[in-house]
Amino acid sequence: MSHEDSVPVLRAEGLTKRYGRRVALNGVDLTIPAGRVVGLVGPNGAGKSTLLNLACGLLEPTSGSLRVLGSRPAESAAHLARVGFVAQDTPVYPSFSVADHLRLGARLNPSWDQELAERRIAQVGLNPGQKAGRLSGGQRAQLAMTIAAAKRPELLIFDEPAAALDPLARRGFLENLVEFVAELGASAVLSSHLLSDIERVCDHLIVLCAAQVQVAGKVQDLLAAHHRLVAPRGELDRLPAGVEVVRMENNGQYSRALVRTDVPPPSIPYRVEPVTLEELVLGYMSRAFAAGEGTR
Ligand SMILES: Nc1ncnc2c1ncn2[C@@H]1O[C@H](COP(=O)(O)OP(=O)(O)OP(=O)(O)O)[C@@H](O)[C@H]1O
Repeated sequence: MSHEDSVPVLRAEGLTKRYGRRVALNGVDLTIPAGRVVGLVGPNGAGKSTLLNLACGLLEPTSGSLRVLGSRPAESAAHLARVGFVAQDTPVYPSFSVADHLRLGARLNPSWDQELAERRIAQVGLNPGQKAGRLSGGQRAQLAMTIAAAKRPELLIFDEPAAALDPLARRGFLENLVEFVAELGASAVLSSHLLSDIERVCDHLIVLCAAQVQVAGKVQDLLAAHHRLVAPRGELDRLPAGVEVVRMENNGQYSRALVRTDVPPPSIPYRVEPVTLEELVLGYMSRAFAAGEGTR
């Protein structure tokens, strides 16, 4: 069975989460197929942590449904063991040593892989005797990732895993992450503000903004379906059916549009250029902000 036919790692239908009067997620419909490394991007306050915390069972939805690996999140101890989570601040026990963390992991997780944990601790140069409270932010992130992965989960969830790391450490961390996911045969979802990181390691993208998913899909398919059109000002005001304008900018004598066409746009008599992932993400974010302004 291919990953495409397997149970989705996450399926949300009409998923809504409110904190009092604040709506963090508003009727989100989303399916994440198995076998992907998924980048979850969006501005501050978009609802990313809320979505990831719901997926781990740390929060309950206000309404709608959410299935993770086919079950309700954290439905049972067995289900918890299938999901590894690294929270935003990569929490560790400061007075426990690195080795204590591994011992604790082994006690708490039936499928714990001590060989993998020790190999990785050595690989990233962590001293097993070091107290976790004395580790740098980057070392803490590596320890938290090791613990999550040594559970041998089917799904790894990371909330801004590399935020505290310098660019070199971040690169190493993300490379490790991808190797790990491949070694475990797992799926991964990671949120990040750093599009270059997402671009480097993710093959699936979700743009969350204004409490809703703006666009989601395989990175390769999204890049193939989006184009930049450039034409004399006003010429892009009426485009053929099937061409969806995500964002339009009028600049002097020219108009530029970020468009989505699920078929190639051969009949468009304008300059058609490929787009970068950054342009695509910013295009959808700007559209969501403009829509929010319009309803205010
Ligand atoms: N415990 C809480 N109580 C009240 N409001 C909350 C709580 N947690 C989050 N929110 C609000 O819900 C919205 C979504 O927050 P969330 O932390 O999910 O966003 P995010 O995309 O992860 O943001 P960031 O990129 O800044 O981490 C925000 O408006 C936030 O203020």
